[in-house]
Amino acid sequence: MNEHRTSIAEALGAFVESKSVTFACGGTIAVASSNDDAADGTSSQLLRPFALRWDSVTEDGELSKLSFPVNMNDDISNANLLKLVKDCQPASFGYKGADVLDESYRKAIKLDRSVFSIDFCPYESGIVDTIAQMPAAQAELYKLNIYAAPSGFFKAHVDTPRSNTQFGSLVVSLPCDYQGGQLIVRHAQHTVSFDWGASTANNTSATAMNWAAFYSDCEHEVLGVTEGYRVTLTYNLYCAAGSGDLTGNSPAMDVKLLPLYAKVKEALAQSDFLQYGGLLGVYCQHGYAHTTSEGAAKLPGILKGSDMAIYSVFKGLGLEVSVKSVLDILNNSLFDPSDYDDYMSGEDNSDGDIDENTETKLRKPRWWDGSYLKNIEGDVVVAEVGGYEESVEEILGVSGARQSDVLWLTRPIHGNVGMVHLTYGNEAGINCLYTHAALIIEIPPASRRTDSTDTTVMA
Ligand SMILES: O=C(O)CCC(=O)C(=O)O
Ligand SMILES: [Fe+2]
Repeated sequence: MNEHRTSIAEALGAFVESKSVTFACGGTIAVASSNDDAADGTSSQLLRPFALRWDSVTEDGELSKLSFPVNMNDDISNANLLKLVKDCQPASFGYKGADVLDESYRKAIKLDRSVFSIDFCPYESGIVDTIAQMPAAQAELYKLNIYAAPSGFFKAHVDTPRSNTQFGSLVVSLPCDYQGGQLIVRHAQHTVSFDWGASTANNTSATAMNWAAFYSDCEHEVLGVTEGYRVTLTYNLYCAAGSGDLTGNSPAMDVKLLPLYAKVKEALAQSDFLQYGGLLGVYCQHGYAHTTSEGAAKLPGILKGSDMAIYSVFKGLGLEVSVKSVLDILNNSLFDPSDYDDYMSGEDNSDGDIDENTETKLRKPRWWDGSYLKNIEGDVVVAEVGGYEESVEEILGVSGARQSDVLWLTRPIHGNVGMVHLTYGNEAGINCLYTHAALIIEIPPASRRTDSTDTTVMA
């Protein structure tokens, strides 16, 4: 086997198996301006404008209110923004268990959640549903922060976890024009930059809600704001008990920002990576009811967490991805693993009637010797309990089973199996075939790989 091909696949596999696939994610949701037609909430594309209200310390008893998006050309809007800035206090950070104020480390101002309210809700806008595809998530408002030009920033740090169930942080940047202030998130040797105010082409800071979420163990920093006010809400993300099947339809998520996107793109650009094309396989991390026809019909829509992220990244790069059921031969009592090599080479001498023409073409998967790839989109065969007797080969034959040469990036996750029940052999018993759900990606030959389709499709 070509060594380079193996090393790229191994690196990609290690990346997929690590949490790095989704150590950070983010997106952009455009917000209607207050004189926009869409401001009445009739457009599903735009978020309606919203307002921040706070206890003013500078003007006793006066109602303090700032509407978003902030219109820098409007005198009232500008005056309200400056009033907000005046009412904020210097933002501290945690250091060795104490709250520390040190402008050489963090230059920002803040409002505690007890003194403001805002009619923006990260649930309503779909952000929490998107994050919930990582683990099930609950977002709790923490602070409002302002990083102001010329020098608002926050040096590299890791957020202090506020409970055992906190798994990450969510930062939402409210629509208010600014430049600089990139949020840089790092995990292992990987870095993602959320650059919402930087270049003109990319400048959504004034008109959109930009957000980023990342795991608690990610180091992150806010680079210096060079112009304007970067107003953010921070939320703590907690694990929540089962949020159930998600639609998988997350318009707020930008797959290009997922760290895996760049890794896969890099691999595809190497002409000696699957030079002649082939199939990549990734075992799903989560369990699905993929062996029942109702369950299978919902895939890939209900993929969860990193499975959905991996699916979306490959789809986003214009590749064909499908969810397949992989028969776990080594864990199935119906197969004697010692027969496996013979079986695969077409020299099977057992009683089953194996179609030699098909089977001799079959080859072993690379990293794991027990897979039998079966199409899940067709019916998964569930033999009648107590019904007629069939051999495994007959049953698999009916479903168009085939063993393909798959380059597996990961190994199956122990326990994440679905079952196909069937009757087998001469006994009137019920046996189970264990299967794993896996993502199978068709990689075209290097000569037909275009740069990238640059779409941001989600399932
Ligand atoms: O505003 C941001 O982008 C991140 C702020 C931050 O890191 C924090 O508040 O801990
Ligand atoms: Fe932070």
